[in-house]
Amino acid sequence: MPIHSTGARGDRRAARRAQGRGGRAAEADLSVRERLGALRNVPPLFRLVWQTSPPLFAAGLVLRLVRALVPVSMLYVGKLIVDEVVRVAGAEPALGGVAAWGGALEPLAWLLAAELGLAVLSELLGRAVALSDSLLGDLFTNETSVRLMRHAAALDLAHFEDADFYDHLERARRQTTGRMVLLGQILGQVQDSITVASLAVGLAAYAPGLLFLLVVALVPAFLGEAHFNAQSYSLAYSWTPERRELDYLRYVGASDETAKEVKVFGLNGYLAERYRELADAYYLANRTLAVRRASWGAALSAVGSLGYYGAYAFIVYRTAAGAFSIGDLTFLAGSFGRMRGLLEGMLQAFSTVSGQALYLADLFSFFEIEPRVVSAPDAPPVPEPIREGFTFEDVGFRYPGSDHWAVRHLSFTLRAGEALALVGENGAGKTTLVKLLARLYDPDEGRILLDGRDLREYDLDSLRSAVGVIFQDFVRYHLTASENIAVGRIAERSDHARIETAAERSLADAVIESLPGGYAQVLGRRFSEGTELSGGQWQKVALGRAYMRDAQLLILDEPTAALDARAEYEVFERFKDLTEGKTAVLISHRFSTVRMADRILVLEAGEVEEVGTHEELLAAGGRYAELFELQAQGYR
Ligand SMILES: Nc1ncnc2c1ncn2[C@@H]1O[C@H](COP(=O)(O)OP(=O)(O)OP(=O)(O)O)[C@@H](O)[C@H]1O
Repeated sequence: MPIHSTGARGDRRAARRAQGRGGRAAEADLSVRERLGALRNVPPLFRLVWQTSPPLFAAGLVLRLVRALVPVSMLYVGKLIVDEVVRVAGAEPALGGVAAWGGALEPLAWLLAAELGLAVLSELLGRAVALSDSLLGDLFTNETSVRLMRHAAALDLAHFEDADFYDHLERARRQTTGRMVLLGQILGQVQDSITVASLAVGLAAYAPGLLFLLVVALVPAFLGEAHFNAQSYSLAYSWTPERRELDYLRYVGASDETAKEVKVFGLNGYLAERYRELADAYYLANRTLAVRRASWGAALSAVGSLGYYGAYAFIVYRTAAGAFSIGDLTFLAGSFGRMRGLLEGMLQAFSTVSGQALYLADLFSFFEIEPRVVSAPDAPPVPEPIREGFTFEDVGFRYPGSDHWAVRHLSFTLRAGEALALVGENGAGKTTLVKLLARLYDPDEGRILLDGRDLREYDLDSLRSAVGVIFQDFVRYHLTASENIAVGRIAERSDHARIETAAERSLADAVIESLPGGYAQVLGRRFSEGTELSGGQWQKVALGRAYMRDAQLLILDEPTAALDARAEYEVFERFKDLTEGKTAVLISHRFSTVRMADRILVLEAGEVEEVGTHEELLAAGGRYAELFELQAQGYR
């Protein structure tokens, strides 16, 4: 049964787009001046491409310049050929006989050879330009993608939790490919304008007024193109969220990570239908614009043709009246024909370029997004060893865009060298507290001190290096087992002894040794040589990252949730080792884990409710005692 959601969701989407048109898309509904203003994005593009490969860029430019002069040369040689043919055909062959006749043909042979030479040269230059463009295009795509990844990585976690940011990232990502087409068009423009100038010099000598006529006749087509380019941009812009949703649906519908659940819940039909519904709506919006564009384009270019044929008729009549030679007629007709094609192409390309330059703004403005969580200039490194620990002073934090405090009025000290467990119900704020400790976010209220100094005053890289967090939703890298542990401290990825020791401590060694490829075994199912692990096996591997990291502050968010009872017991046998001389934070819902900690902090709705040792909290008979009792009952 098809599942349609044209009801509430469809309405919401329509409302969003309408709002988009009134708001964001209105930004995209630009005046000609603003559109031309977008051309300021072109020089930075040139700079980027030049930086990608100066030799290839220069080669493309020089080849185009040479190629630009070929058409006028060919037309001129063509005119000489016709004039020569007319002259030779009109000459009396009688006196000199065959030899003289042959001699008379010699200049013609040279001219023909020159024409052929030019044709071959043009072809060769064309291919060389295409080759240098395509090589440069590939390099440019690689280079920009790497830059995009680097920049995205430097941004705040908050950015990644914001849908508008994803829309922006998506638009920027789409700009990493295909921008060379734009560059090719711009360089093609340069080439064409040189050709046009060279033809114009020739034509101006014969009929300057006609040149003017040609240019004027093409203006309506140009304006039409410019208008529709802006409309296309508006459309693409206002549909970014839906296009992202399409990509997402395609991913959910066919990916190794979702296949299992999609199958057992029979979601395929639902996902495909939802995809189709959205894709059809986008198609329809695009089609309407494409049809309008094609109809207007046809009408407006007819005006251009009118101008051209007016000029052509004029030349034909002037030749018939004896003002031009037959050779002149060939040259002029050829030049006008060529000129018309070139001008039309140039005007269109110009409007495409200015249209494309709008898209470029998406790429450049993405690079302009600045992270907010940054190091102060000349920030000192984190002390080593940490002496006092971390002190939360009335810390409050709201996730961006949320008016609900995830944590508030948090005041406590995480003492250097202690293992502190965080306990609390779902949504109590445990993970948020950890994110603040690792400076993935900065508090909105209060401050966090490290050895008496605000965390924000320390060098960020040094802080991140001093902190190791294994999140509950740790990443299952579809890389080798060895790399999966090495990500804990990627700079040490070649230190196999360190990786093996880490694996041994987290109990991942037995898992890895049983794999066909051992440490070199690719994990996960995404690649053909990959092997999938069980949830607990993955967790052991992820835990290996904590040992690999060997950080001053170690944070484990639900480190044993997926482990069986024996593995959990063994992990905690070694836990003391792991945290020896270190500060540790442990989040867990299992009280067998929690009681390993030196102290326990109980969070409730983002605030500290109780702090103490296991025994103290049990004796206090508060929430901890209640939760502990609830869990203990389950085992009786
Ligand atoms: N990225 C986010 N954006 C907005 N709100 C969030 C985000 N992450 C968490 N929250 C909200 O912040 C509050 C605290 O969440 P947090 O993840 O810290 O809870 P937790 O104690 O770790 O829960 P759990 O035991 O379920 O892991 C919750 O109300 C949650 O809805």
